[in-house]
Amino acid sequence: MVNRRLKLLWGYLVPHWRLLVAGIVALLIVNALGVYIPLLIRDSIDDLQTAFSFDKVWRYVILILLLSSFMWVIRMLSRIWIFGIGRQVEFDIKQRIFQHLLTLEPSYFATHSSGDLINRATSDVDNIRRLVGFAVLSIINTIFAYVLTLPAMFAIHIPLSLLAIGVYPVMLIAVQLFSDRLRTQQLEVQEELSNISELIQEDMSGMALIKIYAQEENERRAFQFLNQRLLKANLGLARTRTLLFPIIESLSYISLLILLAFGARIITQGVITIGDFVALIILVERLVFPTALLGFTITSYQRGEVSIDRVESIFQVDPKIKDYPNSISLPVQQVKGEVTARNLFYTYPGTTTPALNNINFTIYPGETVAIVGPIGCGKSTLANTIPRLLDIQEGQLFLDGHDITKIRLGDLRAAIAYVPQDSFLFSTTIRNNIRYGDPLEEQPEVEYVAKQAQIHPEILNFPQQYDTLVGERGITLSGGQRQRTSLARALLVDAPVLILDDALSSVDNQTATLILNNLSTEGGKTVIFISHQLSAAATADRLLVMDRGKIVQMGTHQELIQQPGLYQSLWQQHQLEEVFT
Ligand SMILES: Nc1ncnc2c1ncn2[C@@H]1O[C@H](COP(=O)(O)OP(=O)(O)OP(=O)(O)O)[C@@H](O)[C@H]1O
Repeated sequence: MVNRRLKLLWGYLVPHWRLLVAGIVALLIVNALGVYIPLLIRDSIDDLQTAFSFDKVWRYVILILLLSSFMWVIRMLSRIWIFGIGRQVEFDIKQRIFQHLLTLEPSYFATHSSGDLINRATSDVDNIRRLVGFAVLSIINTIFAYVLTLPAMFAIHIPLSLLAIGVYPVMLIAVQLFSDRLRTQQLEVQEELSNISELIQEDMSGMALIKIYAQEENERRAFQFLNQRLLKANLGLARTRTLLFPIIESLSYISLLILLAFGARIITQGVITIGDFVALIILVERLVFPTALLGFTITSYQRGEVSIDRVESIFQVDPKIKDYPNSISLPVQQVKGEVTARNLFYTYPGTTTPALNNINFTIYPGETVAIVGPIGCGKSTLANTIPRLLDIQEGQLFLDGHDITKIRLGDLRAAIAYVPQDSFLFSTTIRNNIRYGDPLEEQPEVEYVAKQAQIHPEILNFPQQYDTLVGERGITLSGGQRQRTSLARALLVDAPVLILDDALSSVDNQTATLILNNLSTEGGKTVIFISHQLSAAATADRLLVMDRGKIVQMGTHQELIQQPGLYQSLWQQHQLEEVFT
């Protein structure tokens, strides 16, 4: 497991090996200088003790200043390079996640919360960035610091050096314990923050409901409760943070005191010089930062490990709906638009009752077919199978006689324009929403389809007409306007097969019928539309009547109202409703 994660980590780093090598060399130089400068100070002290002159003092001062400045520049570069790798890796992983998510089928997103996916693509990737930036820098730096500093210290006096760094393991453990606590408390703060923002978001969108039910006081109390929890979590985090740094400082003073206590005696015995002693103090101090950092690194490594698993588990999900190895190409110009189902079954994963149960039909090119039936009978499921939004078995659905699972997905979807039940619009202009399927289409084409969808006159009344922004920072469209904009978007791609899944439910009967009449008379498209509006459905060339996953009747409106059966009773019910409304 650990090996696998290290391999993955290495895999993230490999594309940026040049930066990594540059960073490692820079850290080596920094640490070598970090050891050399104290030794230079030692030599200067000892030298000045034997023969003092201001000339010499200046020479040493200038040399040390130059070396320190050079070290500072190289240290900056090492940080820029190594933290830069972290940022690059963050960029790469985010690209890969988004690219991979685009290959997955809609059902994946129905079963995975978007909040969780966003968290993985942000917080978890952030943890990995820290791991490859901060942790790599800290580990390499700590190794170099100890490997170069310890021999220099031991060369001066081994027992005194060991005594001075004796408290460092305690420092390491303290930092690790604290950073563990810091991590838990940070998570708590994040959780409380997201709880509170969820409540604000929900209350802002449900404000009308709060007022109608006079729940302001309850909502205020709910907010206060969450706000108090956030305050508590924030205070806890602040306490841990303020405690940790004095502890590190005290431990480093203890090591200094040990040096002073034992060092003074050794100097008087003539075992080491004053210069040696000063160098030892500086060298011991040099190890404080890398040691403390190592403690943080261990925690950030643990956190990064969990994040690597969470991110990699996204990549392990294979797209279920993809091109078969020998899939055929079917250019859209060649598609006539005949859709055939032969013994089509579909059962949703995790359920036992088939949502589609032995469906058989042929819809001919240019035909307009309405699919009607009670709520939950399988109409949308059937509509979703045709463009392969659901993973159906081969040999059950055909477009122009070709098994749809064998047609290249890109070709299949280019041949089918689909307007789903939920008419989703992007937060951009109306024009861009309409030409989403072909962003280069010109205004006359956009207007043409808007007219076909009976939305053009309303768009002209919007503040910036086709340039009006929709959604978050733009205007809010009515349900019917959204549906007709989505329809215009589907019409623009000019596919031979058009599927409307209850896509005109918020449009009045008269307009819906007008739109459908236009569609069936123009262009020879095959139109399959699902509708609860029976008066609109009645205008179709043929109707498929569904009940509990099966097609129970098929025929023209005139034929079906003559036959006793589901359609006749639905129609009678519809007529009664018409009389009473
Ligand atoms: N993702 C899913 N997972 C499991 N079952 C589902 C899923 N989507 C739909 N179903 C079930 O499949 C059946 C058919 O649903 P479908 O949405 O196709 O019905 P519908 O006829 O389009 O309904 P409506 O008229 O309300 O739109 C229903 O029993 C529904 O509960």
